[in-house]
Amino acid sequence: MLKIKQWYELADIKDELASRDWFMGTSGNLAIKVSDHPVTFLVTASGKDKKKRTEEDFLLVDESGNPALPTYLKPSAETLLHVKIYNQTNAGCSLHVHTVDNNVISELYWPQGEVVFKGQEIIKALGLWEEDAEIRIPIIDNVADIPTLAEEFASHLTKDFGAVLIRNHGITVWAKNAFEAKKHLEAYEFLFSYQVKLLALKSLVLQ
Ligand SMILES: CSCCC(=O)C(=O)COP(=O)(O)O
Ligand SMILES: [Zn+2]
Repeated sequence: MLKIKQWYELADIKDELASRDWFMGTSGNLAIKVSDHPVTFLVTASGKDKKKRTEEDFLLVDESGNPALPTYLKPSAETLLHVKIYNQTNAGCSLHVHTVDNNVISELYWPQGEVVFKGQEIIKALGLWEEDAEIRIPIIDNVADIPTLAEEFASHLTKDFGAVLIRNHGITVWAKNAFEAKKHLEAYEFLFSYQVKLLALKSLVLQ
């Protein structure tokens, strides 16, 4: 397809997340909105090595997640989650990555159905500047049926930015544009990494 500015924006984010090794085993998918009426967005092609930059990394899909232009590329297997985001919020970009830290946190806090962070300076990167600001990230079950997963995911799309952890799978973050979505993803991963290290060190000290 003819490359548009959103293509380059998403490709740059993909390269940056790849440099952090956040696309292990071809996992992860990324999307960026291209138009509102009708909704169209670029999404990563399924099953690709997302560490490589190629001419076939993304395809344009419609509001149902079907290719909007003739292509042999298959949209991400998790396109339906991005479909829900662009149909239910005003987000402009959505990012999904699997990391060891987000998987560990999702498993540890699964019984509570959410993980809550408070008293961390990095929370300001999520746009919360109050001293006692807290951030709650819901955790949903990793059901194999994507339409069912997408329905559960969609019940947490109450704001134009946010994040949902999928148990032992990964995180999906959405925000108004690519810059904000990447910033939020980095802040969440910082919090997860901090918490994993803190709990591990505490368990050593308390032994
Ligand atoms: C190998 S990871 C399993 C599928 C997945 O969870 C994922 O994020 C990548 O799937 P895609 O179809 O977007 O490549
Ligand atoms: Zn995934």
